[in-house]
Amino acid sequence: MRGLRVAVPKGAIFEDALAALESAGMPVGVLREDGRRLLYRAEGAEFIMSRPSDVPVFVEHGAADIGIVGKDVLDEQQPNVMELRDLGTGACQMVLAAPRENVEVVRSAISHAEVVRVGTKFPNVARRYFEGMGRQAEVIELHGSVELAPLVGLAECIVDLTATGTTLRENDLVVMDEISSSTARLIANRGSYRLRHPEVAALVEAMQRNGDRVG
Ligand SMILES: Nc1ncnc2c1ncn2[C@@H]1O[C@H](COP(=O)(O)OP(=O)(O)OP(=O)(O)O)[C@@H](O)[C@H]1O
Ligand SMILES: O=P(O)(O)OC[C@H]1O[C@H](OP(=O)(O)OP(=O)(O)O)[C@H](O)[C@@H]1O
Repeated sequence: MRGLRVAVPKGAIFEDALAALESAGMPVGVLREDGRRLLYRAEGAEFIMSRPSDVPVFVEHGAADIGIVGKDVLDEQQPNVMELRDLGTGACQMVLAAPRENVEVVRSAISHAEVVRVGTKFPNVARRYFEGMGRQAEVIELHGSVELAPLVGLAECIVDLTATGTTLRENDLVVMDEISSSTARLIANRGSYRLRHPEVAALVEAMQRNGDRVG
């Protein structure tokens, strides 16, 4: 039987994901090599390098047994996977934000139940947030640089992630509301969790024992 196949997110949480896997004794060294390989086979494990938002897709379909992904992505996609562990890393907040000079206009539009345009990479989260307030939004889906939307008249506000606050600040946007918090999570395919339980459980236990990080 092949080793567990792990979906590793490229990008912001890549290094923390490697540290968590390494803390559980997984041979992730090969992933630190430069290059364009996307599938690595190591002793007792396989790794796929995935776009962060595709990690739940690989895991839900069983193309990967486990994966690491931000809670924000799980909130958006609500995939049918097991969430095994909060790794505590990759902390960020999902917020409603708007240009400093438009905050009151946007607030007033929302309170008067006017339809506001919201730019976001998280259309389901944004829709649920507005519905939760009994309000409607026209959700405009983007795939990056979401902060641009209200600066160029594509939307009045955004629903996006913030961590240090630098991107909001440098684009003169301010937080109007905090929607949720996110950290990286270890997820598993439901079938793999059952059929390969000893391996998956040992991995989770090792992460727990070693505090998700090496050193
Ligand atoms: N500035 C940040 N600081 C800390 N964690 C972040 C930050 N931005 C995003 N994250 C976390 O890291 C995850 C991956 O973010 P990243 O920016 O690497 O993905 P992405 O390139 O937007 O992904 P995709 O292209 O698949 O949508 C996010 O889902 C979130 O959980
Ligand atoms: O508060 P900060 O520390 O500035 O981080 C927040 C930024 O990080 C993420 O963007 P990312 O780097 O993924 O770029 P993107 O615009 O392509 O999504 C997020 O979408 C914000 O734009």
